[in-house]
Amino acid sequence: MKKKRILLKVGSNTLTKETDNISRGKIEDIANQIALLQDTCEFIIVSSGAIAVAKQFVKLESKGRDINVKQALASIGQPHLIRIYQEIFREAGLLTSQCLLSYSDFERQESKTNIVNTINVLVSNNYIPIINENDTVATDEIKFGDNDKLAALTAALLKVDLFVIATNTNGIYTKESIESKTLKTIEEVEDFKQLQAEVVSSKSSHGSGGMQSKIDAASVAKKANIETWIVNGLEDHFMINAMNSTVPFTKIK
Ligand SMILES: Nc1ncnc2c1ncn2[C@@H]1O[C@H](COP(=O)(O)OP(=O)(O)O)[C@@H](O)[C@H]1O
Ligand SMILES: N[C@@H](CCC(=O)OP(=O)(O)O)C(=O)O
Repeated sequence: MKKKRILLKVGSNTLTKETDNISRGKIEDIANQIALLQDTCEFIIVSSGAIAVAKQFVKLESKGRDINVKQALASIGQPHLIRIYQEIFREAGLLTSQCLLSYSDFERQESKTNIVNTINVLVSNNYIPIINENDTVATDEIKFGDNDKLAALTAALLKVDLFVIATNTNGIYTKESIESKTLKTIEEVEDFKQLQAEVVSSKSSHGSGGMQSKIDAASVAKKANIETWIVNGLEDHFMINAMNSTVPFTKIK
C-alpha cells in the first residue's frame, strides 16, 4: 500500500509551547504521533526553532543589523535543535536527517531535482528529513524566517498528499470572534479572498510570519492541489486528533 505523504510544518511557538525554551515534551509528542502513524503515512518535517534554541543560552553582541544577529543565532541553534530531534526520535525508534534549504533553491531546476531525489532516498529508507531554512544565506528581500512559505514550496515540490501547519491557535479564527474574544475557528475554506479579511496583524511571541504567511502558504499548496490543515500544535496528539476530527482546526481544500 502506498503511504500517504505528509509534510508537517512546526512553528517556533509550538516547539517552545509558548515559553522561552524548546519543549522536549512537544518533540516527544510529535515523535509519538509519527510512530503511531508510520504504517500508513510517511513524514517530512519543516521545523523552525533554531533561533529560539540559541536564545536559551546565548546573547550576541553586535552593532550590525538585527537580521544578521538572528542569522548568527540560527547558526548556533540549528545543530542543537537537530540534536534534540535526533535524541528524542531515536527513543521512539525513528530515524532523522537534516536538510537546509533556501528560496533560491526553488528557482533552479537542478537544485529542485536534487532536493526531490535526496529526500526520496531518505524517505524510502525510513529517514525523516527535518528541514529548516538555510538562514545564513537568507536575504532581506526574501522575507527572512518565513518557514510557512518554505514549507509550502517544499510540499509542492515533493508532491505531498497533505500539508499540516502546526501553530498556536485552533486554526484560523474569524476576525469577529477575535475582536469579541470568543474565538471561533473557520473549519473549512474554499473562498480565499474571503479568508484574507479574517487576518489580524498580531503574531505570537516567537513566530515571525503570523497568520497571513500561513494563508499565503496554503495558497501555494492549493495551486499544487494539496490540502492544507492549520492545527493547534500546542495540544498533545494534534495531528491524530485532527485526523479523527475531535478538535477544531482549519481545512483549506
Ligand atoms: N484570524 C486569525 N486566527 C488565528 N490567529 C491569527 C489570526 N490572525 C492573526 N493571527 C496570529 O497568528 C499567530 C500565528 O502565527 P505565528 O506567530 O507566525 O506562529 P508560528 O510560530 O506557529 O509560525 C497567532 O498566534 C495569532 O496571533
Ligand atoms: N528559521 C528560523 C526562523 C523561523 C521562524 O521563526 O518561523 P516560524 O516560527 O515558523 O514563524 C528558525 O529556525 O529559528
